[in-house]
Amino acid sequence: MTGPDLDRVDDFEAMERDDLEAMESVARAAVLAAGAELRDRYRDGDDDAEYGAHDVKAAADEAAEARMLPLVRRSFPDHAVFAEEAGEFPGSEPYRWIVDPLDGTNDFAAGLPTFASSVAVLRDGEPLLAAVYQPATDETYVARRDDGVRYECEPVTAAGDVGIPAATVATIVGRDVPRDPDLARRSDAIRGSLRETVKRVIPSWAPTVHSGLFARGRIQGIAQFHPDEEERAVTELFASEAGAAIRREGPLYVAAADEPTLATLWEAARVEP
Ligand SMILES: O=P(O)(O)OC[C@H]1O[C@](O)(COP(=O)(O)O)[C@@H](O)[C@@H]1O
Ligand SMILES: [Mg+2]
Repeated sequence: MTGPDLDRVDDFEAMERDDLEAMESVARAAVLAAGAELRDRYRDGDDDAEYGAHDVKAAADEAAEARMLPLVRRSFPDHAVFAEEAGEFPGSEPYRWIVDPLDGTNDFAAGLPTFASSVAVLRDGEPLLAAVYQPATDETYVARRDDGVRYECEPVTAAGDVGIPAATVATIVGRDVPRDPDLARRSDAIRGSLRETVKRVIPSWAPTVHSGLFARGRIQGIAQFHPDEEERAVTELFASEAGAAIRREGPLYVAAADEPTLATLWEAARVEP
């Protein structure tokens, strides 16, 4: 079999497409495999979790990662991987996988169904592909750069015109934020200011779940402050591929369904304590 002729742009693009198809299949399979583990444990009432100074870790985190990580490593041994439990695996390609077996560990441990397995793939540091599976509700999202977001295999967008007084916004902060008094004050100020602006603010403990709701127009905004890497790639790819209006300044990132909504949310979120 002859390989693609890389001097020909068409061949090169076809090869990239094929790679992407393969990566999407593996990303989907990985989140579904982890999700099956989480669903079984959730239904069994698994509440085995340790609350440390820096994090909560459920037994489910490790068990779910053990189902998904080998799939990724075996399929793309040359790609770099960061897995929330196992850590860093270096690679020689421009691709980096971010594997979060259980986004929403606190929710899972509390018996709330708001949790997901997620995978993001970056190329040269930029989000390229993301897959999210919510086991409790059996819902799947996939986003690809320049190719939109699909929810249950159908394209979706962040469009929606409920208006600011009826809007719901999810706030996302990284795990350092509550543990750093200055960052905590600022994030409290952001939430407080948004609360005075829109109908409802959801402090997200499962950012990929709320990013999915935003990407299909069910909630109207996302305000992200100092996010963790695992969730940031998914949130930002979902928002841009869902056609959202976006603004960023330093550690603050706000996405809304349209420009007028964004202007109002941005004004509220850039508050200083
Ligand atoms: O208090 P903890 O355990 O660090 O959890 C807070 C973290 O939980 C999250 O909501 C989700 O993180 P997980 O993927 O670890 O569940 C993060 O956004 C947040 O930083
Ligand atoms: Mg997470």
